[in-house]
Amino acid sequence: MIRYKKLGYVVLSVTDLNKSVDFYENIVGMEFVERVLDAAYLRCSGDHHNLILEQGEEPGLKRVAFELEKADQFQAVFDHLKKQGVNPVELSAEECQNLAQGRTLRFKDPYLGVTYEFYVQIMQMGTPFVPKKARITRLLHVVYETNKFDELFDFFTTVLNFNISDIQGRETGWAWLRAAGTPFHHNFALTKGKENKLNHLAYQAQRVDDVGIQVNRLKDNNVPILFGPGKHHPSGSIFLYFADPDGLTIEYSQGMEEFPEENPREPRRLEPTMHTLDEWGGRPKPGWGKVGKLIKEDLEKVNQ
Ligand SMILES: CC(C)c1ccc(C(=O)O)c(O)c1O
Ligand SMILES: [Fe+2]
Repeated sequence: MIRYKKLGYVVLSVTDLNKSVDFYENIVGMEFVERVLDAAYLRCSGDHHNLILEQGEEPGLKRVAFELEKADQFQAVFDHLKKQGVNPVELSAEECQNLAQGRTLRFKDPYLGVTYEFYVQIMQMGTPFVPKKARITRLLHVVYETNKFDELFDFFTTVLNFNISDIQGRETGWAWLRAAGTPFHHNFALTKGKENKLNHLAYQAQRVDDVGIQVNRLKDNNVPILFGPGKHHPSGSIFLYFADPDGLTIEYSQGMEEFPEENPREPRRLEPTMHTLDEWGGRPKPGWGKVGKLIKEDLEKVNQ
């Protein structure tokens, strides 16, 4: 069974790379690491990168990457995915080196065609990540809106070994999932919708103060606040959503429930009301979760 260390990084396509680098450094609070051609690498931990921004035609999500729990698990995970029929491709040593990662594989989910990457041994930087004014401590979760909710739910829970933390509703579906071996309430969530798209990405804020500080920083910099501050019932976190320069929705989340490895609580079936999403009674603005194409990468081009 696949076991994970963490949600490691995502690759976003952005329409103005310089503007987005400035935003993710100075508004989100990440550290710029390096720029290679049309891609910029940023981090919010000791890892070489936790975000890659690529210059593109339209804003969206290109890849979601998880670090496996142990390096010696890599081959067994590769074989498992192959057996499950998802056709993993292992990156060449040169490509792994370019990414500052150890062995790395990619595959697409069979329903939306999004690329996932599983890797081991990402380079640890020589200097610690030093958070900026409002402190973020990690990339926390990725959320999709999808009309393939049931299929993706099954794929993640059976083939990829994600645990269910909570489920909301039936017709209006929400599912919050955590990769086996990781403690946080969710590093991946799904909502039923008409379209298939990115809903949002979330970063963990260290303290409640950091959420409050961020409210003022967003106002001072004319960044649209899309929802919050508020309190999510499922994970118990304090949240704040705002728009990046392309309109992609970014969340600050503080105080999320953590599950123990032994005897975790059962998943709950939560009431499908707005109160479940925000205990403080807030409502999202119309731009919330609206921008973010799921961009299909060509895995044939890998290693060429
Ligand atoms: C409203 C959204 C999708 C939502 C709901 C609940 C949580 C949580 O419990 O942490 C989230 O992170 C969300 O983004
Ligand atoms: Fe979230």
